[in-house]
Amino acid sequence: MSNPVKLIWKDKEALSRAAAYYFVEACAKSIAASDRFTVAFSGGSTPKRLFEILTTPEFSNNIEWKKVFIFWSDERFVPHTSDDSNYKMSKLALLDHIKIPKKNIFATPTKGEPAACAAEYEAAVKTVLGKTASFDLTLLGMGDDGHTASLFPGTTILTETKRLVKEVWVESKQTWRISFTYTLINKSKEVLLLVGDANKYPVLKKIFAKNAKPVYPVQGINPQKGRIIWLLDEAAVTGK
Ligand SMILES: O=C1O[C@H](COP(=O)(O)O)[C@@H](O)[C@H](O)[C@H]1O
Repeated sequence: MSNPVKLIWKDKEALSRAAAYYFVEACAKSIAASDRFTVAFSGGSTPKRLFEILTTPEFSNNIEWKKVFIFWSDERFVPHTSDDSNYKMSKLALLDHIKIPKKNIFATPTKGEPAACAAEYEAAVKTVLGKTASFDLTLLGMGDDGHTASLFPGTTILTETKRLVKEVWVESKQTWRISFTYTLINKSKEVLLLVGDANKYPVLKKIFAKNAKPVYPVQGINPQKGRIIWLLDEAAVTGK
């Protein structure tokens, strides 16, 4: 990882507010430059609070939602109505509360075969983003095993170089997932990694150590032309 920016916040609430300010800024910058904002959401517990904060007038009134185009950097292979669905979490926390055209929301398909759904989602990414396939902003989290998106340790997707989106069998969870690959994530103009909670400390300690060895999937996030910003809370960096 090349010189990432690391910002440490008191707790998850402060981290989430910082992410919301960052979201508004990135959105305004992209709309000024290209008249739209393409963003990939992540799942997990950390972004939920960010999504809730984005619905408040303080933030929502400063976002031109009709110019925002939303994808998901990973999804569990479950129906969109399942409590495990990253789409459902985002819908309940954010999408149901904002005025965004339905055509701007690109939920990951999860009906049928995982491989066909991944190919369909990759085609949607290419259609909306064009040749560059470069998101304006990619939001990511990190699991306590060092996974990010659904790039889990020991999975075949880690060595995928041609595809932008791929299905992946996650043995540790006994489930299929659909995930952006490194190739797609690392084309992003900005990557925001939101990591809160003490259970992330053992992995963070290792990856930010001097001469850290590349062991965890999250260490492969390295946007070629973009910037990576870690938003961390004190619990994640101290373990307390
Ligand atoms: O399974 C997942 O977990 C990671 C990390 O989530 P968190 O709850 O520890 O913040 C998340 O980034 C990913 O999108 C999700 O599918």
